Amino acid sequence: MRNVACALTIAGTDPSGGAGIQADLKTFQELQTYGMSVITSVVAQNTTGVQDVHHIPLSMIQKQLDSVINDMPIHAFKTGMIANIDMMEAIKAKIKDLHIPYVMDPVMVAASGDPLIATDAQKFLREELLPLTTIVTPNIPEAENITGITIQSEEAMQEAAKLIVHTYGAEAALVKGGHFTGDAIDFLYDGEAIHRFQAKRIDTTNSHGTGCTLSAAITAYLAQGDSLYNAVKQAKDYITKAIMHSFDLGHGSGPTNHFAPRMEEIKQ
Ligand SMILES: Nc1ncnc2c1ncn2[C@@H]1O[C@H](COP(=O)(O)OP(=O)(O)OP(=O)(O)O)[C@@H](O)[C@H]1O
Ligand SMILES: Cc1ncc(CO)c(N)n1
Repeated sequence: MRNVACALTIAGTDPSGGAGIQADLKTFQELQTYGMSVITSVVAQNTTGVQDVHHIPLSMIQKQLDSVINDMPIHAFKTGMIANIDMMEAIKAKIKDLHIPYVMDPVMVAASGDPLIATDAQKFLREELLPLTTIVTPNIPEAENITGITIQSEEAMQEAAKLIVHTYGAEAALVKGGHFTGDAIDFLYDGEAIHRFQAKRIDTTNSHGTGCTLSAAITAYLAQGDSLYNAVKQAKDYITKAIMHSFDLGHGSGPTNHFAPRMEEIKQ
């Protein structure tokens, strides 16, 4: 029996603590999962946008991966920002034989609109990394980018989720409706059925790192041995509460609140 669930995130950083590696580790910790991280890029960013990016040398990304993989148990992992094809190739080589749940947040553009990965890397991500994933969690623009279809309805979200599974070989796709108006509706397609997750839209501009947090929560639940459906269901609940109780910090889109689910439990 596992004495602790262990999860790894491979992603970029956010010194303001709302997105990237920092959001992932906070989420793992909050969900009682032992968190580990491999940093791909150090990003100077905050709630207002991205100020600069420094890519970690390839050999150092490879060594970080070796350090973790050769020593630690990993029950599930996620990838976030992987800035270019060279990094993607190196990461692919290290993860392809892990045979544990792989959650991909196909990060392309920050919530502020700043690009986080090279344009030619999008093709590599689609064709080489997507087939390895247990679940990929695109927002609407990312789902449009991957599938080439325009998404303006719930039907189109479902069609995109199916295309991502059947055309690109992801095991499952969660197309997130955070960028729509109305309720926050996400669709999961697991190769067999479409599942709909609906939450009331919270009236807030504090959306910095919501995608990172949701995918990290899915990873934590999968590391704990939950089924894919249960992992997504609980992660949706987690992100909804974290947005509901988000912090008005910084001068732009504030961060979500990782203590919120626990605070609610305590109050009940
Ligand atoms: N205002 C909101 N109220 C409730 N839920 C929301 C809201 N905004 C986003 N969500 C939910 O948050 C999760 C993340 O979705 P979103 O589309 O914001 O991801 P993203 O764009 O990848 O995030 P990021 O800002 O990190 O790039 C989804 O479950 C989505 O439905
Ligand atoms: C490092 C990083 N990954 C992902 C996002 C998307 O929210 C971000 N802003 N920064």
